Amino acid sequence: MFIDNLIESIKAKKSPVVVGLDPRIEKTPQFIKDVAFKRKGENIEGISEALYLFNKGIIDAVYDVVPAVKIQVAFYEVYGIEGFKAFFKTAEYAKNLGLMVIADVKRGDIQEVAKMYSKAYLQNQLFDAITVNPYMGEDTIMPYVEDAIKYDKGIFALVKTSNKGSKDIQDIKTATGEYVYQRVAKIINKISKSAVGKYGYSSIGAVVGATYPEEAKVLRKEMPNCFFLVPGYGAQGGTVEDIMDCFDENGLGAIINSSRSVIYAYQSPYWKDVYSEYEYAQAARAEVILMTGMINNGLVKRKYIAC
Ligand SMILES: O=C(O)c1cc(=O)[nH]c(=O)n1[C@@H]1O[C@H](COP(=O)(O)O)[C@@H](O)[C@H]1O
Repeated sequence: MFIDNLIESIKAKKSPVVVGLDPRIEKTPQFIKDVAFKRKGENIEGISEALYLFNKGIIDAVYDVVPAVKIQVAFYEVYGIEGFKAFFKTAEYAKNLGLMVIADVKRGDIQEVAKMYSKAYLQNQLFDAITVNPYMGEDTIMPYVEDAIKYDKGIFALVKTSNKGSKDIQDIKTATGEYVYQRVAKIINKISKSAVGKYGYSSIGAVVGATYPEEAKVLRKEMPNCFFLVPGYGAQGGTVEDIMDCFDENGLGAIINSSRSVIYAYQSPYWKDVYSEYEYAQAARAEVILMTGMINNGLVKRKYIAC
């Protein structure tokens, strides 16, 4: 079952960190671009190759210390077919090294269309889970739920997103006095009961932003079966303290994503004097280990069990 495998991988690696592979060509080290452009030309093919080589370096450096990677499709889709090749090759490379792969595709749409998105990602052996957007209603996410159960996969449904504007719609009060995100949480929590594994968590999880700790605290109680995918840590301002309420006292309940802060750690004020751009992958590893240590310390301080 997806969620049991994820939890076992978190325990084995002693880390709840997910590395976000959201590569930008303008931030890719020159030596990688040189290799890629020489191989494929200074064009879309060369750019896609550079993104893949960049990801490969990161994956090689972190695969033994994190349970999963999250690959945000927009960074590949922007380069068309060649970009998609880099997306799938990255997923394959990560999978072959034992990582769980979350395709961050945030799909929605009417059932007939959702079935096709679901087939594209959840029926593809390269992906263990996807992000979905439930804001079109319960019926629109059922195809993903059915496939998740049938093919042992996972979904993370947007509930309270990390961006500033998430309040515009998600924080509107409904006639019954609850916020819109709480209504969505209720729907996801209800559905999650159909896929609960041996640790009490479901393969139907929720996305809850690190930037909204108060909301996360409420949601942890309202969605007891839902594992949280927590983006917004690091570059968006989320801190260790902010994410603590996403966990339960067993140190489970959440995986924390960080994309820019990890993959571009070599450019950060903290690491830039330690690692050169040639060592970008070692910097990512150092950042992930630091992040894991800080989260585990935070859990211990709360008298929770560390991962
Ligand atoms: O679903 C997501 O992963 C997601 C939801 C959300 O509310 N906020 C959010 O930032 N994300 C994703 O998390 C990643 C955040 O990237 P960094 O800010 O660079 O760590 C991106 O891939 C976003 O698409």
